[in-house]
Amino acid sequence: MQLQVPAPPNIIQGAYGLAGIVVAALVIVKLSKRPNLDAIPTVGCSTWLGSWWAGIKYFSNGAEVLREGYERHKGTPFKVAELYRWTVIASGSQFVEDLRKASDDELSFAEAANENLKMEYTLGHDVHHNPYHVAIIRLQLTRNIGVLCPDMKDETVVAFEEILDLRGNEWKSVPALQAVQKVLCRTSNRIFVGLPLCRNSDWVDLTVNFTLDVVKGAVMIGLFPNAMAPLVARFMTNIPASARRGMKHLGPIIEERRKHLEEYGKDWADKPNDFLSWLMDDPHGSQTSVQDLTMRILTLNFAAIHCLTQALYTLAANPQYMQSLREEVESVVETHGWSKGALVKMRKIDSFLKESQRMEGVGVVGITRKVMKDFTFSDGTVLPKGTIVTIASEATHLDNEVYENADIFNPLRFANMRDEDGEGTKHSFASTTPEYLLFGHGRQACPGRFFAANELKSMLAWVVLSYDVKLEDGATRPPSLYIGSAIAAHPTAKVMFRKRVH
Ligand code: HEM
Repeated sequence: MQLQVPAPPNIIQGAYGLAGIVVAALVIVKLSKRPNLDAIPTVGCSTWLGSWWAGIKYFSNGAEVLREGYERHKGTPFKVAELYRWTVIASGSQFVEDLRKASDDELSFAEAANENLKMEYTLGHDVHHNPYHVAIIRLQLTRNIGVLCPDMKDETVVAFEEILDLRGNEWKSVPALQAVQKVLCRTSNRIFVGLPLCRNSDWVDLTVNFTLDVVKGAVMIGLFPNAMAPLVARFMTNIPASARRGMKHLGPIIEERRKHLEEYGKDWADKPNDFLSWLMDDPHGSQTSVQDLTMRILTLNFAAIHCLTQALYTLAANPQYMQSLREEVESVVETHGWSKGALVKMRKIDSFLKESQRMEGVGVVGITRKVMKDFTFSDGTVLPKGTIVTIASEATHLDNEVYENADIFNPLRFANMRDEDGEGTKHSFASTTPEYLLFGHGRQACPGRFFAANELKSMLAWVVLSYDVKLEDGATRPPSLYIGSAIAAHPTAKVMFRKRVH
C-alpha cells in the first residue's frame, strides 16, 4: 500500500500563486499582441483590462453583445472583445460584398479557421495546409448525391427505427439531440465510409463527439503560447485518443481497399462508392497515411447535427404545420419516388428547414476571415493585418428591414419568395445571398451545403411521413444555447414520437 503524504500548505499556496502568475503572464502576452483597432467603435468596454471582462461576457453570450452592436452601429463596422483578441463585426450587403470579393492574400478563411479551431494541431498540419478533401466534397460528393440518395434514405429509415424503438402506436419521449445526432451520423457515414462501419456504435459515438473534442481542444490550446501548441494538443486534449480510436476502425478497411487497388487497379468489382474511396483515389490520398485519411473523414463529420434538431423542435412545438408538409411529401413521392429530383420538388420541406435556420442557425456570425495584409473596406474603414473580421449573420437574419416580420417563424417564407421571384433556386435551402448566411456566401461558401441540404430534407421528409411528433405536455419550444458565437440546439430537451396514426 502506498502512503499519501499531504503537501505542506505553503507549497500548495506557492503552486497556486505560480499558476496564477503564469496565467496572468499568458493573458498579458496575448492581449499585448492585438492589432490596433482604436479607430473602430467598440461595443462593451474598450479599456485594456475592461476589454478582457467584455471578452468573458462575449464568451458567455456573444449573441446579446452582437445584437446591441448591430442596433447601435448598423451599417458601420464595430468591434467586440473576445477572450484574447478583438473581432471586427460588419453587416449589410456592401460589407458582405467586400469580403466576398477579397482575395485569399487579403482575407483568409483558412487562417481564420486555424485561429479559431487551431486546425494545425487539432485536425492536423496536412488537413489545414493541403485541404484536397474540399475539392472532393465540391465535385464527387455533390455529383453523387443523386446516385447515393437511396442509400441515404435507407440508412435514415433503419436508424430512426432502431434508435426510436417505438412499440405499437404509443407515444414515446425521446431526447431529441441525441437521437438526431445518431441518425444523422449514421446517414452521413453511410456516404462517407459505407456499411457496416456507419452502424458501428463506437464509430458513431466517436464521430458524434469529435466536434466537441476539436472545439474543447482548440480552447485549451488557445490558453497557451503558440510555441507550446504541439505539446498541449498531444498531452492535454482528447484529440490523439480520438484519432487512434478512428484509426482502429478505419485502418483495416483502408488496408483492405489498398490491397484491392494494387491487385485490380482503380475499378475493381464491388468497389464501394463512398467518400473514403474518393479520397483514396485522389493522387494525394493514395500516398498518404491511415492517420491522415482518418482525420479527413472525421473532419467531414463536423457540421449539420444541430440543424435538424432545431427544425424538429419547431415542428414538435407547432404540430399544425405537419399536415401541409405531409401532403407535399406524399404527392411528390407518389410521382417522383424517393430521389434527388423528388427532394428538389419538396419546396415546403426546403423552406421549413431554411426558415428554422434563419431564426436559429449554427452561429451568430458568418464569413469569418483573418486579415493577411492591411485591408480597406469600401466605406474607408481600415483593418490592420492580423485582425479577425466577420459578419453579424444572426442579427441580419432577424432584421425586420431584411425579412418582413423577422421575429415570426413563417414556414412558407422562402417557398413564397421562390414563387414570387420565379427564379427557381435563388431562395432554396442550399442557396446563399448577402442576406442569408447560414452557409457563408461567395467563393468559399460551404462546399458541403448541397449534400447537407439534401440529407436534411430527406430526413425531415421521412419524419413527417412516418411519425407524429409533439412536445411533452405543457412544454414550450426548447430554447437554444448561446456560447460565444455558437448557437446550439437545446442539448437535453425531449420530443415525443409515435408511429404515424393518420
Ligand atoms: C447544415 C449543415 C452545414 C452548415 C450550416 C455549414 C456551414 C458552413 C459554413 C458557414 C462554412 C464557412 C463558409 C465561409 O466562411 O465562407 C462552412 C465551410 C465548410 N464546410 Fe460546411 N456546413 C454544413 C455542412 C457541411 C457538410 C455536410 C460538409 C462536408 C460534407 C461541410 C464541409 C465544409 C468544409 C470542408 C468547409 C471549409 C471550406 C473551405 O475550406 O473552403 N459542411 N460550412
